[in-house]
Amino acid sequence: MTFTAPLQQNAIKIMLLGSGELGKEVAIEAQRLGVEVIAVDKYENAPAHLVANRSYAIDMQDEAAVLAVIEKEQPTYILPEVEAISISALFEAEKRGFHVIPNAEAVNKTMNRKNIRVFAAEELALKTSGYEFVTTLEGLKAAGERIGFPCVIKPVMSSSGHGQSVARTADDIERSWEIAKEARGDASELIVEEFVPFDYEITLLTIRNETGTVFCEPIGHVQKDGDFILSWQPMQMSPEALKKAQEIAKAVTDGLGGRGIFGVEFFVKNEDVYFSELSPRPHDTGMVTLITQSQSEFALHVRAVLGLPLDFTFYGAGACGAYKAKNESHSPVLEVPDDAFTKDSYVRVFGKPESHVGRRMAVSLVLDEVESAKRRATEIVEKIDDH
Ligand SMILES: Nc1ncnc2c1ncn2[C@@H]1O[C@H](COP(=O)(O)OP(=O)(O)OP(=O)(O)O)[C@@H](O)[C@H]1O
Ligand SMILES: NCC(=O)N[C@@H]1O[C@H](COP(=O)([O-])[O-])[C@@H](O)[C@H]1O
Ligand SMILES: [Mg+2]
Repeated sequence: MTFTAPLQQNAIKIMLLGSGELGKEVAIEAQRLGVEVIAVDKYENAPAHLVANRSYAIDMQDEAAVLAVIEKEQPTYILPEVEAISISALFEAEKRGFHVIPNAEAVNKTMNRKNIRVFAAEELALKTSGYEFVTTLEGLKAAGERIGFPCVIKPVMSSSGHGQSVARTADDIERSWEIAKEARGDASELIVEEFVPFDYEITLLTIRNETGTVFCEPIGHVQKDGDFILSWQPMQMSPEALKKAQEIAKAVTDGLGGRGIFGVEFFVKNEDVYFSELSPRPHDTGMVTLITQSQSEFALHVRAVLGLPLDFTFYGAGACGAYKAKNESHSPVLEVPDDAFTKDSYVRVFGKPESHVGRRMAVSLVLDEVESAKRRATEIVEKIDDH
């Protein structure tokens, strides 16, 4: 392909809508190919802003504000990086001839749990947990009884576990309602899911463009309160279960279409593979690929977007631990022990300008056999502190 230089009149431009830690790595990979990067988020000095050619802080739920920045910058590709973006702005941008990654309808389907669940379970007939959608407390109580306990309750639009809870008995329902209400903003609908007592869960990174579809090694992970704390690669799974997951990931991503990487999430119980949800962009659990692959999930996303070949090498097993802030600060300081930096381990600091309790601020990365990589990644995170 033909490459250009940033800031020139003919530059290839990527606009990130969302500029967190995942966008930061995408921006770095785009810069490595001479692609100009415009990073947008709702606050200033977001991680990807720090490595972009230009940055904007706007209300990304505001259609007019999003369209204004798109028209001003005329990006070659628009890459959604978070769920909370005006979807009507993406549809309108596409109508005006801009290239949304993977495409506006795929973003629409995946940003809302109702759309993707109905698409996967009812249109594609994939195996998922049982589910219902509700809009009232009474509806939630009734759905809880029908689905059975425990059940998982989530706002239809949320990520990283925000607003999510498990109701163990009918007595928990009101608490779950309150938790969801706190986090859900304007989205007034909830999904009630059957609790799947899975043996393990995975993210299957699936990358597609005109050159074909490729899969990364499956990523195992542990989540706490709906947010990942540890991920590793490869997750040991039976060839049958892996094949099923790949087939489902192919069916869903083909159904969505477009170029880019998808983080397809599954629960595995015995040989049963349940489709859970997917991100039409790099996945937080996929940060482990920063150390395990010659081309990380971020590099592969950029390659897919540009229409380049998707080949890469898997270096070997590794793990990634999430460091979450323990304090609130307007100029956060992370204390990372020097011994985290070795020949096969290191830490990536996102540079978020503010911390609050539970906010992901950095990750540890270790290249080692799975069990020791998991242990070491956890130990590093446990030794980090902030103030
Ligand atoms: N039906 C379920 N049964 C069992 N566990 C579940 C169920 N739904 C969610 N979980 C647990 O909660 C985690 C987060 O759920 P989910 O992926 O739906 O939330 P999310 O907010 O979209 O997270 P993210 O944006 O980080 O992917 C899952 O990875 C899993 O560990
Ligand atoms: N599970 C989705 C996910 O991990 N998204 C990542 O977190 C950022 C928001 O972080 P913040 O809430 O700390 O601003 C997003 O911008 C994205 O990089
Ligand atoms: Mg998830």
